[in-house]
Amino acid sequence: MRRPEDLTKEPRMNDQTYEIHVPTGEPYAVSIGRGLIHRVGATAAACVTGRRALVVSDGNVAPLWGLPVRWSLEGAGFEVHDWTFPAGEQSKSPDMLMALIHRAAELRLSRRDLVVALGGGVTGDLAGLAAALWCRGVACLQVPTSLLAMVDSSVGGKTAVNLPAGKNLMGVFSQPVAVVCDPDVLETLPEDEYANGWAEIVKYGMLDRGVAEMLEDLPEEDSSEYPDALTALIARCVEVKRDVVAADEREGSTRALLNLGHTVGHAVERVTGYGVPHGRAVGVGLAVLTRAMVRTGRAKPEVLSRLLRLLDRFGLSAECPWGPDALLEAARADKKSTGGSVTLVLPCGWGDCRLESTRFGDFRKLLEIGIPTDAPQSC
Ligand SMILES: NC(=O)c1ccc[n+]([C@@H]2O[C@H](COP(=O)([O-])OP(=O)(O)OC[C@H]3O[C@@H](n4cnc5c(N)ncnc54)[C@H](O)[C@@H]3O)[C@@H](O)[C@H]2O)c1
Ligand SMILES: O=C(O)C(=O)C[C@@H](O)[C@H](O)[C@H](O)COP(=O)(O)O
Ligand SMILES: [Zn+2]
Repeated sequence: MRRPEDLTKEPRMNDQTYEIHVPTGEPYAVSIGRGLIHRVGATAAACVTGRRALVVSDGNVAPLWGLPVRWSLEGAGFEVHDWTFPAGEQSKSPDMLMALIHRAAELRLSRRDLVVALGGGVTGDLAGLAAALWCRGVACLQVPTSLLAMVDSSVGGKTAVNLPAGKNLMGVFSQPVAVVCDPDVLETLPEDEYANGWAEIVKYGMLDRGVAEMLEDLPEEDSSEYPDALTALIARCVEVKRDVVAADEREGSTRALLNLGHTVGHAVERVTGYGVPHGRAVGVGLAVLTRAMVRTGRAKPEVLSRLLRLLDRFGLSAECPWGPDALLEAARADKKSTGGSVTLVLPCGWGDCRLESTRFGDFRKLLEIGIPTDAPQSC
């Protein structure tokens, strides 16, 4: 593994850069390419008229990637300030949100200035929400540093913090002004964290067969051995998300497909006090629901075996040691629960997932059927 100091000294540009246009109400571009971390300043300068930037990152990412981003912003004429918070899901809280808002107030950040979210999904969701609230909205540039944030959370404009009542309950839709994604930054991502990103990529594979095929075609080696294929895969996931978000920006209907695996996943996060991280929990959610679909005859056995192969390959567990009652109780807090029903995303096949409003009683039955008992990895 190359050290982050080496990466800061040696900008490595590559021809394989993807520019993906997201045609939301306020459109923006997602740039994906190796070496782009050194271009954050140029992108920022093109997005805002002010020249002050508040870089938000957690205590792991700031010492690794704060400097190259600062230098790039300063090179583009920005006065750079930063704000660092303790890493982890527990920081996606109203208290941390207020602490960040106070930092913006202390700096008197203006509406012409910029918030830069440099980090994983926690940073993106927290900084995105603070930027949307401060002065009724300042620009937010997303610079994702985890695989999960690159393929999913940095794009689409969902921002939120968690409440004791449930996950992501306080938030707004607010699109970033741009997303700059440099896969070389993953060189410092701890091995264990990749699985969270792979889980969301498997989700995109179930929604889009092209993603599934790219995932299966990846070489067996460590992902650092195939940076260009990984960059292409990130770009493909972003295109799939772009298409879903463009069709239904504020989740009136079909955007809920991106919640595949999430009703159970969020419940798993909740019952474990966020001890199981988001991506891994989504992996469990995918397995539980797909198993239930196969066991009720609504999907072919191959749909599950293909999923289990991928989960296993990318270090994700298909086991669910939590019972239906606990998960059902936690799922009642889900935003997609209304009255006695919850809207589920049902994986009928790869590339064939459907939204279905499901009574809690029927959801409980699906959980009973889908949670493995004696033979966790089998149909
Ligand atoms: N807004 C959305 O559309 C959306 C989509 C998916 C997930 N999410 C949210 O994203 C969060 C999960 O994101 P996550 O998995 O990135 O978690 P995270 O932000 O906590 O990052 C995971 C860990 O990796 C570290 N890290 C990140 N990049 C690094 C790097 N390059 N080098 C070294 N360490 C690095 C972080 O410090 C942290 O410890 C959840 O809160 C989830 O709800 C939001
Ligand atoms: O962007 C979306 O829409 C998603 O659903 C992406 C999910 O991966 C993500 O975890 C999202 O935050 C879940 O949204 P929520 O509305 O269920 O909180
Ligand atoms: Zn997710």
